[in-house]
Amino acid sequence: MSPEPKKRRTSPSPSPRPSKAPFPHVNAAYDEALDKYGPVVVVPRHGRRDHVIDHRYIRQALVEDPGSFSFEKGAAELLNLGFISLDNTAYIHDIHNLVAKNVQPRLSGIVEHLAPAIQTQLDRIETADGTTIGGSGSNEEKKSWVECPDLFDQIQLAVAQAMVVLILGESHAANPTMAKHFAAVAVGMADLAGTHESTHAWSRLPRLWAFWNALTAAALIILPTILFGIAPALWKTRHAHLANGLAAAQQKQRQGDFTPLFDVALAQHCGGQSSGLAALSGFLHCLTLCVSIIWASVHQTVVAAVWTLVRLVQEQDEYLPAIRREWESVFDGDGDGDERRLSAKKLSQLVLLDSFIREVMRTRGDTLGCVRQTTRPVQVGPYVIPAKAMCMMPISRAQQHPDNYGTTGGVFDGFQWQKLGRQATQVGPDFLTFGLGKWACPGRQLAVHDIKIVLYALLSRFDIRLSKNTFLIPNTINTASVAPVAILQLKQA
Ligand code: HEM
Repeated sequence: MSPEPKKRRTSPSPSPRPSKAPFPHVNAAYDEALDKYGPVVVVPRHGRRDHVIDHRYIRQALVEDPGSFSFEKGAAELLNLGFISLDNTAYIHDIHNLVAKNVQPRLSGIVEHLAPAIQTQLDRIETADGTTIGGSGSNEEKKSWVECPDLFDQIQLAVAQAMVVLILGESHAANPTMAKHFAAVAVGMADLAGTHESTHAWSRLPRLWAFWNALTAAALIILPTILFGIAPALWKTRHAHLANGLAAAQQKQRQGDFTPLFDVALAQHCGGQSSGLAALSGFLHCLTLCVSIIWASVHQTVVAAVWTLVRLVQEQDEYLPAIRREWESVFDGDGDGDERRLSAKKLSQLVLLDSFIREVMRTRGDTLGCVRQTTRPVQVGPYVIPAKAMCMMPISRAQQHPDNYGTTGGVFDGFQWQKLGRQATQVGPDFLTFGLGKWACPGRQLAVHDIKIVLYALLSRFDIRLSKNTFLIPNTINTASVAPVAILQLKQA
């Protein structure tokens, strides 16, 4: 085939560029390869041959031909479960239905239960000297700048706590170790998916590394946490969960209603039994569904929240005053007298913050995503991709290319989406952070609400600054799974 003409690009990532991270120019390298040899380039990665499909053919792969590009098989292969010969289709459909039918349609009830979990967790922040700032206790409040080395962990715990409420319900959220179990599973699953394949020292032996990485993530983190942490607590309370799920199934559900996802799943998969073999197999099925949802939800939301926080702190002179004014007008002006009571309706009105979140996700530099596996040989442009090939989309290219953004694709403009009326959850071939087509993330509305709650919880109570006003991107290939590293300093606002 004839190579496509080479196009000049503006900078693919937000400033500042990482100073020490490996592969700082990875997106430019993919651009160059796709411009020169596209519309498909084959890249040896993770012991596989990944087929990267140019942005001009993304609609074909994600929207127009889902029969040839399987999400289910791609996800199983990504998690190193491809060796299982079982058809994963039904299982993945169960996960999709559980989230798609019970999260977005019940968002207002969910946010009402979930927001206090995040706020409470972030009310008091642990600092480098072991003390806390925030909370109501005046003698431990800090009025001077203090370093907070593990704000990522504290945000992770807050989001994990929110997901405990969503998936298991408030009774389990009262046990603080459950959020830690959720966070551990989320990190383990991210490791299992090969997040560190480009930055681990010995990943140059990709097949051996993939095997060892999968073994250690599964055997040392995921399985023990599920078997000894999450499963026993759920087994003990299964009768109450099933009764709640069955009761909810019999009522006509309204927007404000909230039933934990585990309860809904038990009602669907246990055939009304809470003991016996059918109940046990239904219970195990629901447990694995919950683990998959933990994987899909916690880690990516935390990473996106940290990205947005770091960028907003870095650009605070330009953007934060307007965002704070928007908080005041939405939360104080609603007449309910309690600006800390967040609702889905109020969060949806935060259009400037929404725009900022979208712009951070558009420009943070995600290299590849939207994994699919071909089910048969497929023609893409002049090439034929063989059956069973792993396919990925070049996210950053699609989200910044002149074809989609003219000359301004590499320029960060935090409030442009508010002016254009495009929400952070609105997907398209030019914005793929949440995927596209039939399998676009069914939890994205909740994810964006979670991020808004985290930012409000932190920036309405604390002044935050970045040491040297800079941060490092430790993994330039996996910016959606690895958060930027920053030294954050806080003081009570
Ligand atoms: C910022 C946070 C999040 C990001 C960036 C994100 C991104 C994505 C992406 C890229 C996909 C694959 C789409 C595709 O390949 O076309 C996906 C799928 C999925 N996401 Fe999210 N997600 C986030 C949060 C969440 C949350 C909070 C939930 C659950 C409440 C969730 C549930 C799912 C599920 C179940 C799938 C599987 C696909 C399906 O069932 O249709 N995600 N997500």
